[in-house]
Amino acid sequence: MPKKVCCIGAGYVGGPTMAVIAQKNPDVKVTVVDINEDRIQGWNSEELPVFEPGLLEVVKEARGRNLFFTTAVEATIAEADIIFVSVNTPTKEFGVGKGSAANLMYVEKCARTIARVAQSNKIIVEKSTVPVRTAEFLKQILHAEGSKHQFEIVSNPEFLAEGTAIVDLNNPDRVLIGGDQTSEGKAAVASVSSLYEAWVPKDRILTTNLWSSELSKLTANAFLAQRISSINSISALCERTDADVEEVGRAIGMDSRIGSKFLRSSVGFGGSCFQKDILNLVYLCDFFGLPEVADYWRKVVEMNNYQKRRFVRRIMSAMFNTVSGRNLAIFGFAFKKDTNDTRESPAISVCRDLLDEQAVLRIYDPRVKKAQIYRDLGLDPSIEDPRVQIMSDPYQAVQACDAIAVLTEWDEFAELDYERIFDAMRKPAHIFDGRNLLKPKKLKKIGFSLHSIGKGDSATSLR
Ligand SMILES: NC(=O)C1=CN([C@@H]2O[C@H](COP(=O)(O)OP(=O)(O)OC[C@H]3O[C@@H](n4cnc5c(N)ncnc54)[C@H](O)[C@@H]3O)[C@@H](O)[C@H]2O)C=CC1
Ligand SMILES: O=C(O)[C@H]1O[C@H](OP(=O)(O)OP(=O)(O)OC[C@H]2O[C@@H](n3ccc(=O)[nH]c3=O)[C@H](O)[C@@H]2O)[C@H](O)[C@@H](O)[C@@H]1O
Repeated sequence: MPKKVCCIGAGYVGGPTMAVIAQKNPDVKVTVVDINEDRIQGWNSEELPVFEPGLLEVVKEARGRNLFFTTAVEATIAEADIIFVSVNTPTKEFGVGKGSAANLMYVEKCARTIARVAQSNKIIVEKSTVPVRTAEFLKQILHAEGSKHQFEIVSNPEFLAEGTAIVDLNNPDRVLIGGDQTSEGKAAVASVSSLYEAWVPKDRILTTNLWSSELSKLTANAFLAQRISSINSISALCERTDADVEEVGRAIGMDSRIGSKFLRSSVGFGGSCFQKDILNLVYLCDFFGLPEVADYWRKVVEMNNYQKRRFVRRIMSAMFNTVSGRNLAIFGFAFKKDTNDTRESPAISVCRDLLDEQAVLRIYDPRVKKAQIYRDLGLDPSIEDPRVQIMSDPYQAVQACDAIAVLTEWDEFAELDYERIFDAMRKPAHIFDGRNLLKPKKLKKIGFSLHSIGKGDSATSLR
């Protein structure tokens, strides 16, 4: 069993994943390193940089015992047996592959640092989501640095979802570990596997070759996102025909070949990975000379963009194409509930489009900070913008509003006193439920004009 683990990158994946590995392996010293001092300070405090239900308890149990967070990147790498690379791999914003390829500069930097400071053989684990064949690229980089030590590369993609990270880590559907089919490669895979065997049943630890493992991660995200785009495409047809997308989703989901999960129609999927990983897949298909395959997957992202634009168009048309100067309450800014993460949140593009229409936005999210919302909307957080008011209370947000747009499915939005909200709003009082969270019958009875995703405006079924 390896005694020292280092994880480079204390983000949404590195932090929670290593906290659970440390909790379950008290004999292994796990150190998470990052160049971002604020993040490391956060991980060493009571207010973790990542909001995730149950995470603080896990961190508190292991922190200082066998879990450490530090900016001492090189020293930690030097002493580790296994090094997880869990840095960001965003979409490239320049040069070849701009707008679709993954930017591997952070991963490459890690590899060069490892090769430079290593004083013993290392197992390097790709925890970041990377394009298929990245291990080959890493081997070249490591070799080019001329180290006298051996490096074994293992692919161990992460499948946790934000908001449920601890549940997902505690009880994963599978842990995927890919490695070289040599005896050294197999030993490295076994070593990484031993960390998970502390709590994951062996039959859920799947080992494959390196390339299958790398490609499975992109494929899993592409399939998940494809389901959402598929049901969202049907939601548009439901709105024209008075079919109800929730009823359709339930009907098709009961077919065990289709399955019931990931069929919730919404204002669009967000998060740091679905779009970037599909675009990466699209780039790879083009790169490997498969333009038809690239086009097929590109449509999943295009459908998502269409869904976000369509939501704003529906607001505009219900409000007679004029929201200029009118107050709109925005309920939720995070890309999903139970996270403070706003990366690629559909709320960003919806709010930007509404601002283009000169609406005044009164935004409430229980976990996202004002500065983050301002930055996401391209505003300077130090200058108050009267068009974007960040509220600390949903009842305050709706005062004198013409409409509410529900953009994140926070549980608390379903529990609010909508009679009180109705009284505080201007009439006609619209609600655009981008998550199908609210109860149509009840709201319509109060007097709201309710517009749900994938339901004609007269539909009240299911609840
Ligand atoms: N966010 C998620 O739910 C999931 C993300 N992933 C993948 O995991 C990877 C990481 O994602 P997140 O944790 O969300 O990213 P993140 O942006 O939250 O964290 C990455 C961290 O790496 C640090 N970093 C970058 N270069 C560094 C270097 N050279 N030395 C030390 N630290 C460095 C950054 O400062 C940052 O704190 C990505 O490839 C992502 O696609 C995979 C599964 C789930
Ligand atoms: O690679 C990653 O980053 C991760 O991406 C997703 O996890 P995450 O983005 O955190 O959250 P999801 O629960 O997948 O939700 C993504 C988006 O899809 C939306 N969604 C999800 C499900 C659904 O039925 N409908 C729907 O609109 C969510 O609201 C959210 O905006 C995958 O679920 C994880 O397995 C994967 O590890």
